[in-house]
Amino acid sequence: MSSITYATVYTQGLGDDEKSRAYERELTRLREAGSPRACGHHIAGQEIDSGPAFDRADPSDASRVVSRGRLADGELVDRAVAAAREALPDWRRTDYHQRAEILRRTLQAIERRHVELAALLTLETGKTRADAFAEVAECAAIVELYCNQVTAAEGFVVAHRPPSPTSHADVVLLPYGVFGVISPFNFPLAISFGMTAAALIMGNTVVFKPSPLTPACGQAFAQLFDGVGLPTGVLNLVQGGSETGQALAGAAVDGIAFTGSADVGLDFVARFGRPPFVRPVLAEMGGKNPAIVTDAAGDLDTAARAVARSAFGMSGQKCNACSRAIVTDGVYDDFIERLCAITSELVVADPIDASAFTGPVISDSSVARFQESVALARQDGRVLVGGGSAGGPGHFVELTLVDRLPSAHPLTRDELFVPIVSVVRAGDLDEALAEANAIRYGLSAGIFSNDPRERERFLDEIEAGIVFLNNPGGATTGVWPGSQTMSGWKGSGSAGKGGFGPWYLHQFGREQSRTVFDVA
Ligand SMILES: NC(=O)c1ccc[n+]([C@@H]2O[C@H](COP(=O)([O-])OP(=O)(O)OC[C@H]3O[C@@H](n4cnc5c(N)ncnc54)[C@H](O)[C@@H]3O)[C@@H](O)[C@H]2O)c1
Ligand SMILES: N[C@@H](CCC=O)C(=O)O
Repeated sequence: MSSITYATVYTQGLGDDEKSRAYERELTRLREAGSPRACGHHIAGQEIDSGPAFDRADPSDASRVVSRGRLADGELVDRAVAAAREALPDWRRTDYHQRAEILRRTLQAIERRHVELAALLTLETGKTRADAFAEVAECAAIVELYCNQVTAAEGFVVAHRPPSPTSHADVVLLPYGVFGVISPFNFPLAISFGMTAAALIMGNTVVFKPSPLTPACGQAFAQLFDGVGLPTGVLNLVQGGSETGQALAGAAVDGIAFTGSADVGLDFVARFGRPPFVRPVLAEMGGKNPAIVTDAAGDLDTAARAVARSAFGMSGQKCNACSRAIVTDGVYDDFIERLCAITSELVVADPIDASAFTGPVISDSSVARFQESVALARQDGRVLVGGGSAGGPGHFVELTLVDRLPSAHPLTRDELFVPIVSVVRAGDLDEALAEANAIRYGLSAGIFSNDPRERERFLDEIEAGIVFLNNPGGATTGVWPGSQTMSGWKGSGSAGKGGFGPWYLHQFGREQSRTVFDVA
């Protein structure tokens, strides 16, 4: 399979012509299928097609309906949770080696279906082929990582000092029970895989709900577990939107793994903290990620290219996309000039076109948010590049740079999730760091500086869970399982420990201290 990662996706591209052609054929086949893909629920091993239908259009051509999901109501969600509950006793007692072996079998399905999966990702999200193949490769990397982690930790059993010569003491991590897993639209395979694989390998059972913007990707993800030996009811799928998500959070689940926007995630945290007892919510949320460029940056071209790659890859729809460039006085004008030039060269197009650097945004509501933000930027600041529609029958918008906004302007504080970067001038590193940290979020951040003291200060003072120094592939992006972790601080994460990290799996288990005294 492709060795592309998010660190190489914008530096090397896909670099495989044969794979590219196969992808184009598959995407064309999916687009010309004639009827939308039917995306129902999967509960206790059965396909269920009940509930009102909802349509998902191709973001590259909004007139083309590509998938049709079914909305699960509270009753269906309860059925899925009951199925997961019934499957729990056997699954939680299954030896961790066997759980890992079962999960590892999905690798064959990922390999076999990788071209189809990449095309499906483009079909529903509009991401480019390079981004799509990288996401499929990430799924495999996640399975390997979590299986290796649980094996290396010997199933999370830690021997402790016995209190007496005739006793034994262990501390073990045991599954909580049934986890609701709720995914966002932007990485519908990899993020779903990350949360689900972690829950399952730790012995929990799962009810998974994909985004209503990606019902077919959600279905394809669940199908990767077909035939791998996962017992019936261990993984269940319900389709739907926020109401289905609310029903899942309101059902008899023991925990929630959520990735999405901060308001939704924080609401889950509040809800699961209420009596009679606290239940875990692992919420990975949004970002407003800064890249600081200082007078000591050196190669400004590299810094400008890295900011553009990070900001505009997937049209700004990555949680850790750079959406603020904070630039110190001495290099401001020079940096802006280069960033404008590089941004103007990037091609926004239907991903069937191999020259597309990025595709459409996900929906018409994203286009509306883009237009409102541009209007505000024109009113309160300056639009340097872009600001308009990028044409075509889909949700194509121009890659946009704005500056001269007043201090603490909402466009420099709120997550927009569209391709708009605000550039902010700072007098020095003190000011740059204060500006970088003046947000509710703390997901990722980058700096371009060749001054070791500046770099040390950045590492010491920046409030973010993922940091990069001089990252050419994407100032604040490029997280890959095994190389970085997805830890969000402040409003970007509920746990302070992120996906792929050495302490992530622990969160899907609760500790039990076991002391056994021998009978004389
Ligand atoms: N930190 C991370 O690792 C990470 C990764 C990817 C995306 N994100 C964040 O996700 C967001 C983009 O994804 P999105 O637009 O799909 O997010 P979203 O919050 O709108 O939706 C995420 C999921 O929650 C469901 N949902 C939405 N509102 C709900 C409600 N009121 N009650 C219950 N469920 C609800 C959706 O149907 C979807 O399945 C951005 O904020 C982005 O930064 C974070
Ligand atoms: N893993 C991705 C970001 C995921 C968030 O949406 C990257 O770093 O490129």
